[in-house]
Amino acid sequence: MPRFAANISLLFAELPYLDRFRAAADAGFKAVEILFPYDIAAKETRRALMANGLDLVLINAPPPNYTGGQPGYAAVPGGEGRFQSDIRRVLRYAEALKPGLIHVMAGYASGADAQDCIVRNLQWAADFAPHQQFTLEPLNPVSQPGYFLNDYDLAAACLDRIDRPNVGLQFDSFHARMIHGDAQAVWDRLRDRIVHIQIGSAPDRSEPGRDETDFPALFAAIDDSGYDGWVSAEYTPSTRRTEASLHWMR
Ligand SMILES: O=C(O)C(=O)[C@H](O)CO
Ligand SMILES: [Mg+2]
Repeated sequence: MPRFAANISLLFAELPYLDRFRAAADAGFKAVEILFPYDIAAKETRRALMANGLDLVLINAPPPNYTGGQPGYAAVPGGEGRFQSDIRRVLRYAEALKPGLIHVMAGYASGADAQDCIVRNLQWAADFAPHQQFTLEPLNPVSQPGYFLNDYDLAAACLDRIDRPNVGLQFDSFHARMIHGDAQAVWDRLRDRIVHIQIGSAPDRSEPGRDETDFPALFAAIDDSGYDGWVSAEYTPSTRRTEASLHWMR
């Protein structure tokens, strides 16, 4: 079985933020990811990670997309200054929290200018922080209408042009199924570029096992491929308590 991590921005959300770390550890997770850790001092998050023996897999670069504003600026022409200050900010958090990965969000944009922009911006970030691994993730257009990276093949084309070893693809079975209909086919096609995996069922982004994706087969393919990163549960449990949604892990 792959190594599973809990995205505690969505899992254990029935608990206050600092209590989710213990709940994840008690449920058997050895690592967590946090979408936007910026509302709380990094030292508080660090203490909670250490107290519960948890690795931090991933954080997103700011700005938080739950405010209704731009979900990132990487592909937004004219937003380069803001992009660079957001990257500097996430790197300050990364210094304290040591996440394995930073997910950089593209923002609302379209067209050739936006693609040129995301290529330049990610090359800048990759060269500015050569020891940090960054990811790009396509988000499906139902959940994020207008988001630039809305297709896995578009993301692969951008990664070809960015051409940096520390920028890779974040595969999410929920978005892959929403966008392309078959999450396993996306995994099979793009496996060589994938540096991080997230899982959930479409269309309601609930726990694995509630759509037609054959998760045991996907987990077997992940194991067979030699992927040695984390597989993060990033879903909204269909159950009142997160623990009751974790049958897919066992
Ligand atoms: O929406 C997703 O799937 C993500 O992983 C993003 O990081 C959301 O911010
Ligand atoms: Mg995701």
